[in-house]
Amino acid sequence: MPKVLVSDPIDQVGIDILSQVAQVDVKTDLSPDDLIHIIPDYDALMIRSGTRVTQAVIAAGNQLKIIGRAGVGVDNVDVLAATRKGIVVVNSPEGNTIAAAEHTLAMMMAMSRYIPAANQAVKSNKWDRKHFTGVEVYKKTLGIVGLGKIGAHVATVARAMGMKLLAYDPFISHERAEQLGCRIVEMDVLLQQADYITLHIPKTAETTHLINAAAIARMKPTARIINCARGGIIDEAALAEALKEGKIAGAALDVYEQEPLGESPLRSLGKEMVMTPHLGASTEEAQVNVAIDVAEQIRDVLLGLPARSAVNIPGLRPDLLEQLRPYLQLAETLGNLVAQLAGGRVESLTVRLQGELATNQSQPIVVAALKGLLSHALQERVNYVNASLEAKERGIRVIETRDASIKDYSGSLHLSAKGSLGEHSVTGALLGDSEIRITSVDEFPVNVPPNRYMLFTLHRDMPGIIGKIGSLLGSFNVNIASMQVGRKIVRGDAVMVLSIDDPLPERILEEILKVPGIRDAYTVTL
Ligand SMILES: NC(=O)C1=CN([C@@H]2O[C@H](COP(=O)(O)OP(=O)(O)OC[C@H]3O[C@@H](n4cnc5c(N)ncnc54)[C@H](O)[C@@H]3O)[C@@H](O)[C@H]2O)C=CC1
Ligand SMILES: O=C(O)CCC(=O)C(=O)O
Repeated sequence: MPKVLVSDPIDQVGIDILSQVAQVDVKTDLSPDDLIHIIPDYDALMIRSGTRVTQAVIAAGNQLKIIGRAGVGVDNVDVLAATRKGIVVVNSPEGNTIAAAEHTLAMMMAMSRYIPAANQAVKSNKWDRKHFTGVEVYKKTLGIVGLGKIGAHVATVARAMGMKLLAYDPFISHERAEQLGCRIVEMDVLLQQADYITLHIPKTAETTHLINAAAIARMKPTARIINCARGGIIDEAALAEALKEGKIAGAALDVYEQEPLGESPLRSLGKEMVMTPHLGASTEEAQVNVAIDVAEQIRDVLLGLPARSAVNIPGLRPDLLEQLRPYLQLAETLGNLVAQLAGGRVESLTVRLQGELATNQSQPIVVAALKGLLSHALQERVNYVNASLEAKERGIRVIETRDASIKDYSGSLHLSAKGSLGEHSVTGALLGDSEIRITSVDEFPVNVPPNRYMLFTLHRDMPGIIGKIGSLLGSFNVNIASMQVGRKIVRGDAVMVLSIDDPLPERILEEILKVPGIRDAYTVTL
């Protein structure tokens, strides 16, 4: 019988499901060393946010087939290490949406009426009414950063409470925002106009310290901020300082840069600071939802069936998956690339299967392209199962075409996306069985393998321009791994594709665009 380790508190309903097919050991409060020591015995691991599944845990888990996260965020799992080792990682993308949204709304109200401090005062035998005069949320402006599942539910309820709604989410269509009664604005406008700001975004390199001293300085002195998403999106030191100096009126936090929260200047703040210990998902209902959702997937995978909400592999039939795997990887890479060329707010994606590929089942390839397209915005939350739904909810129109008459390579894939930076297209093919090649960019022929860091330019084909770009990158200490130019006619328009060894400094684009002959330039991270 397979063995499942449950290393965080999980609702009994999940344990019951797992017990149908496995021996289940519940061992919470394991130290990292204890976990590494016992993990070699287990086929599956079920966790919440308390257990850190590091590379070392994964390396030790020689029998591990699946890691189930009873919740949304998988930032406590080294997904890359698991993927490399062929371990499926599953989560519950929707099981705690309502719980987290309701916690956010509860935090907003508690902060507005000083409920935690007033409660504490009454319990300490004080009857102080003057000190706790609060503010109403009615007719106030709520700025929602991240209009995904939780942000959308917060919007729906806040609208019913008479709040005006602004949203910042570069990956959501204006149409979807309108349906929710939100006006999409730039982050700076949201910071300046909102009375309340609530964060519902993943923690990524881009969102880390999104709310820092500079952002806080843009906010109204009466503004209040809520973070029930992830610790580290707010710079806690800057927030504590701002609250102490009265630069903003309040904050409510459920998540922290370090959990459990250690020594922190936030602890000594007064009634304006409301804190909970990562309770967003802690409702009876959500815990039942996520336990069922994840336990069922672990059971299925242990029985050799696909998982419905895998974070790191497609939920397809294994034989089909094996056959399509290189093309899925191609589609995902091209989707990710074209999304970055087209800019954040993609309105439409056209997927064209060409040559021999046109005879294949197209749906998984389209899904893989969408997964790549959305991966920049949604990170590991987008998977092969939810990619189409996520695209639909974002108002992205998907057009699927085939052209068997195009005979380049042994089949190729052409993606074209329309976004905030206009319409852009890429083509790719497989060299041999699985080596990916980008074979055109904006219809200019090239032949380059994808690279983690890339730079694309559209320019006028003229003497000296390549040298100028090379020298410019050199002056920024940027090392070029390879460079290729694609053109249709001599001295006409052309594209340059550079593979770079390190991330490009942000201001380099401005400098590149100043080079005579350069029309456009894009940095891409794959
Ligand atoms: N406190 C708690 O216990 C819980 C916290 N969470 C956290 O809440 C957050 C939101 O979860 P969901 O709504 O389920 O996720 P979601 O994936 O449905 O929505 C996230 C949204 O953020 C947007 N986004 C991504 N990068 C952005 C950026 N740089 N700027 C603005 N918007 C950006 C995406 O387009 C997407 O619409 C996650 O961080 C999740 O881990 C979720 C459940 C419970
Ligand atoms: O398991 C928990 O209580 C945390 C939930 C959470 O943060 C998430 O689902 O992302």
